[in-house]
Amino acid sequence: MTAKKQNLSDYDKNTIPNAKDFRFGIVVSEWNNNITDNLHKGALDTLVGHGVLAENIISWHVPGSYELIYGSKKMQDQKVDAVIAIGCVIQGETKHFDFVCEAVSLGIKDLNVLHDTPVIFCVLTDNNMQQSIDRSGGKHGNKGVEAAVVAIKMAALRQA
Ligand SMILES: Nc1c(NC[C@H](O)[C@H](O)[C@H](O)CO)[nH]c(=O)[nH]c1=O
Ligand SMILES: CC(=O)[C@@H](O)COP(=O)(O)O
Repeated sequence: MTAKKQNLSDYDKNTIPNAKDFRFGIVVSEWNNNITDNLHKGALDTLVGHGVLAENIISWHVPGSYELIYGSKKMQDQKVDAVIAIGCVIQGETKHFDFVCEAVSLGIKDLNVLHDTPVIFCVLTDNNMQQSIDRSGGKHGNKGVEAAVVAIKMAALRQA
């Protein structure tokens, strides 16, 4: 029997630090914006729900997930406590999917190594649009919610 899939929007709200004094940057890819807009909303609603002031959330859009790397690097100049990188990469006919996904995951990993601001990997890497729908507010929850929770926790850890 396969393990029950963890819903991306499920978490213990009692384990989340108060985030009212934190500033967050969110960089959102415009590719598959029917998906990334929902991820963005999930992240925004979760941050505000945990006390983050709307004026302390900076959102930028970039053309595609590959540009999340540069956008997240530049966002760090805004003196934020954490950055959330939001994208949706869907397999096409060619190997381009593989190169984009690897580049973005390694690029964001590099930002976490080279700089002192956590960058949260909120990038769907799916086989088809239905999988992305299911993970951006569908039956498997919203990865933007998960990413916002991670961002709050990592911002708190950064201050420890
Ligand atoms: N096919 C997808 C892309 N491709 C575009 C790249 O991210 C990048 O913008 C381009 O290669 C220019 O540098 N991006 C996504 O976010 N999602 C896709 O499915
Ligand atoms: C991830 C991509 O860049 C991909 O969706 C582009 O589609 P294709 O591989 O058919 O060119």
